[in-house]
Amino acid sequence: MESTMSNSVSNGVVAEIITSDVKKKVGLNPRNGFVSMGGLLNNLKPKIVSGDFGYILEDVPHMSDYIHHLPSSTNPLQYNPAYSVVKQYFVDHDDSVAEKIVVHKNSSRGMHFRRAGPRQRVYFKSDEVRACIVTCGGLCPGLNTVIREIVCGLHHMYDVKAVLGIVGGYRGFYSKNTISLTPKVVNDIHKRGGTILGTSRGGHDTKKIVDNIEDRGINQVYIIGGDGTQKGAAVIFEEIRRRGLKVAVAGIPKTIDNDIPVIDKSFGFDTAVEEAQRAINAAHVEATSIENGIGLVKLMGRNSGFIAMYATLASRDVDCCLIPESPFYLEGPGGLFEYIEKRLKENGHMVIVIAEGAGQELLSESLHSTDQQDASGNKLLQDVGLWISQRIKDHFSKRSKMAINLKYIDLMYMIRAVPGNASDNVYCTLLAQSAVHGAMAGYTGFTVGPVNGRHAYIPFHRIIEKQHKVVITDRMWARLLSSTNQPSFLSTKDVIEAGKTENLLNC
Ligand SMILES: Nc1ncnc2c1ncn2[C@@H]1O[C@H](COP(=O)(O)OP(=O)(O)OP(=O)(O)O)[C@@H](O)[C@H]1O
Ligand SMILES: O=P(O)(O)OC[C@H]1O[C@](O)(CO)[C@@H](O)[C@@H]1O
Ligand SMILES: [Mg+2]
Repeated sequence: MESTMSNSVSNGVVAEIITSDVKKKVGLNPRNGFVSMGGLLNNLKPKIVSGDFGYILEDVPHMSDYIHHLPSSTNPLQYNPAYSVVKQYFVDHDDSVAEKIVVHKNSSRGMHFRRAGPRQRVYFKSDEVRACIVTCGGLCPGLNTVIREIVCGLHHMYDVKAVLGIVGGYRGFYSKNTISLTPKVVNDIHKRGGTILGTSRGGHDTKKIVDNIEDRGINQVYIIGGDGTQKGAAVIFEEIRRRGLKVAVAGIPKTIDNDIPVIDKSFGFDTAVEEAQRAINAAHVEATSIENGIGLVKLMGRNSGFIAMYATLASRDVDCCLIPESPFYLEGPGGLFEYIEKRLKENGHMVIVIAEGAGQELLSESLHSTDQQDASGNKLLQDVGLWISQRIKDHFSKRSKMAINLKYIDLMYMIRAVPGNASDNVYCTLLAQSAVHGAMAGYTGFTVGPVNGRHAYIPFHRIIEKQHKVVITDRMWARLLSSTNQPSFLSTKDVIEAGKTENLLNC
């Protein structure tokens, strides 16, 4: 077994010798050591530090990696009356968060990320900071809370006064005026849904964005958005590093679908699940009030069915949950129609929850398949809710003698336009503060997020290399199946395939 060596570790500067074994383990191209992102090789060379018993730290970049003799100063937080009393307020330079916490007696210590939080030394003077915040991609409950807490965190913890809001997503950097964000301006915004800055898809022009960052004298960039946004943030960071600018780039992961890997869950997800309960309840009331009533609720979830799965588990009124990860079929033994008939005969009603990305392969078979994309290149999905409603109605009117009453509730946008709930608001505060502490401490090219309950700084490439999906051979999906009693719709071949995917995801 080859070993790894870290030559020096000081102030986040790591010179590393990484063997091909470790390169493979951390997802690098074994020949050149570069990160492989979506088939593209880029120049992001991960900072790997190894320790005893198979300990690996996948560190995040620091501005001092490419700007030499970068001055630092004592963290002003230690003079802040609110924080100065906290014992061990500063995070130890060596603190890290384990990626996997279920281990065996003889297993190696495995992969770790740098623990988030305030550091003893900062690399920006308060009056030198000119920060900006941008929100990109779809809406998500809690966006305004993150904006609020970045502004207030910078202001109250680090006495930073200059914070700009970039309007309308990435393209706003070069096509719109900025707005000035102060604690007063953002005071109430967490009570509102959406984002006060506006958002957009597409329009990511790296050169124009970084030119604009330079022209405006911005030196901290806070980027809130999903997987696409974090890919955009990674290339902005690379360009900034290429130009040698003293600019920290921090990503805050946002996705209502909970499809971002590594982190425990994304903000807004809990609120969305809670919001879905009201619609599932309405569907249940409708279904139980009429003979052979079927309540069908469509929820968001383009490639990942977490919202549908958790909303189903939370509600207990759902008889069938259909998600993108679990293929299903309509006709014949073991199919959806047979199950609906059985359920209606048993209970006289049923509730179906469907994620927007479920059954897309069935839709393309029966409808004219379109390959349309949104401005960011995401595939535009056909409306599976309308389609399946019609198929169920057709089936029961033509082929079965059972008269059904189907009510379709399309909840898509209802669950994401609301403000964050209490727990999401607290979560958003931690994310925002972690991002602020990281940027002030000179870290850059990172995303913040909880890993096994502890907030960590995660290199961009780990967030964007794959999507987090429901694993249908996992215990959570089994819990769902046993709660709804729906058929798994899986053949042995499907189970083997799902197992292979899971192994790939875990390796
Ligand atoms: N590979 C990429 N490189 C650079 N920019 C990208 C990339 N992918 C997406 N972006 C940019 O990121 C922004 C948001 O992307 P997208 O619309 O896919 O939403 P998202 O961040 O994935 O959020 P969500 O999917 O949760 O709505 C867009 O402005 C888009 O141009
Ligand atoms: O906002 P748009 O462009 O309609 O996109 C909707 C998509 O955004 C998401 O909410 C992700 O942010 C998906 O669940 C959904 O498919
Ligand atoms: Mg996305």
